Amino acid sequence: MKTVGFVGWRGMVGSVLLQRMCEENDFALIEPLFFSTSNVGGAAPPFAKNEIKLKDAYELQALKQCDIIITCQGGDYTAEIFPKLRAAGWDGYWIDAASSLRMKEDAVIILDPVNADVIQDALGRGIKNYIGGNCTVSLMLMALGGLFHAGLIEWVSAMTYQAASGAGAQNMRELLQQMGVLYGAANQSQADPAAAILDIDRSVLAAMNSEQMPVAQFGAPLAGSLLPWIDQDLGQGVSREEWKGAAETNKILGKPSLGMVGSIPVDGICVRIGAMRCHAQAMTIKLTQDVPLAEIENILAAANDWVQVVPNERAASLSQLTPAAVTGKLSVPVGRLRKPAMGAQYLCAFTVGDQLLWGAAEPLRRMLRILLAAA
Ligand SMILES: NC(=O)C1=CN([C@@H]2O[C@H](COP(=O)(O)OP(=O)(O)OC[C@H]3O[C@@H](n4cnc5c(N)ncnc54)[C@H](OP(=O)(O)O)[C@@H]3O)[C@@H](O)[C@H]2O)C=CC1
Ligand SMILES: N[C@@H](CC(=O)OP(=O)(O)O)C(=O)O
Repeated sequence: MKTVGFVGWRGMVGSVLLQRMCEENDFALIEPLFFSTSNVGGAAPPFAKNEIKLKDAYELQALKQCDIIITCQGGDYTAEIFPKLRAAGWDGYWIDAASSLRMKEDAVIILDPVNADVIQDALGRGIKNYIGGNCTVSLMLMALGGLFHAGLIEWVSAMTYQAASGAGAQNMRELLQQMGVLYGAANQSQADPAAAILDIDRSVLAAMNSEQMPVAQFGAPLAGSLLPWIDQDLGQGVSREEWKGAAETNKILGKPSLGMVGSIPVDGICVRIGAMRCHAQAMTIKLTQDVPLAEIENILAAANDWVQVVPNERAASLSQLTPAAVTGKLSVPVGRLRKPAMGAQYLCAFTVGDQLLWGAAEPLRRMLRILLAAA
């Protein structure tokens, strides 16, 4: 039985990973070792078998016992430990949720319903580093995989609506606190049905821009507002989240880097909105040819077991294509499909997905299964 080390299992992504592994009975197939950066010697979670104490996530000797390491601890941890572990001669498989290693030549971005061929090819070449993709990119590819594989996409403009969870657990808490402050400001007048809505709005706006509003995590009010910048400023007006669109999509699909022949441009504006854990994207796609809408729907629906084509109707869109409907589910609905005014070679689409499932944890546990099946 393979020894599998878990680092970062207590965090938000790690907790979803363990929950999914439990649901799929993955622990029956492995000998787990649980690591910690803060509570060495403490009790491991109930899935532990022979080793029931937490090991030191910074101790190379302990990590070297593992055939496979899965980390959701974050990029700083990866940057510190991964090179040391490899330099110390560890030859195991490294599965990681953080972005640090994604674009390295000896790493593959994993999303097996979309790029099983790329993963199998890498395994055959002896590649040992398998990294989960950016949540927005992974969810876009889960939704549009069929069109990419059919060679029907010339370019994609993806305008995103990203949930607070993508920024971390503390940000989810802060969003709720911000909502509470706004509700508090509106509450007194709300109780009075005769209160003028503009007075209520004025109170809410004053609270939003006051010192009462907690903004330590986001740096600005998100509740009742939005944030049109995610991640670092790469210069030339591009955010790092936007840069990942093309960089990661092409790598996941096994295509050349953006700008080279055969690559696919993916670009747009990435925006944080006040959803909890579902990212959504409104996409305009230039097709390589005019394909009838019914055929496009069939191609999308047949691509994998999780994509769900939602009829482009008001009732279906409002009941099936929202964070409220999709949170906690593995399904990735795609809808609002229509040919826009730009012409028959273009396509509009809207997709929603739980960014902690396919956007983070699920590709990692499925990679573990792929490694176990190959062993
Ligand atoms: N958030 C997201 O949506 C996505 C995140 N990722 C990547 O995954 C990595 C981890 O992200 P995320 O799970 O959000 O990080 P978290 O901050 O939730 O967890 C990271 C680590 O922080 C430590 N920690 C400290 N205090 C607490 C606490 N109160 N509760 C739980 N853990 C605590 C834990 O380490 P210890 O047990 O050792 O103390 C934990 O493993 C990052 O690299 C991120 O880029 C990738 C895709 C999406
Ligand atoms: N940056 C994403 C979360 C994510 O997946 O990030 P990364 O690409 O660093 O794993 C967000 O904020 O919504």
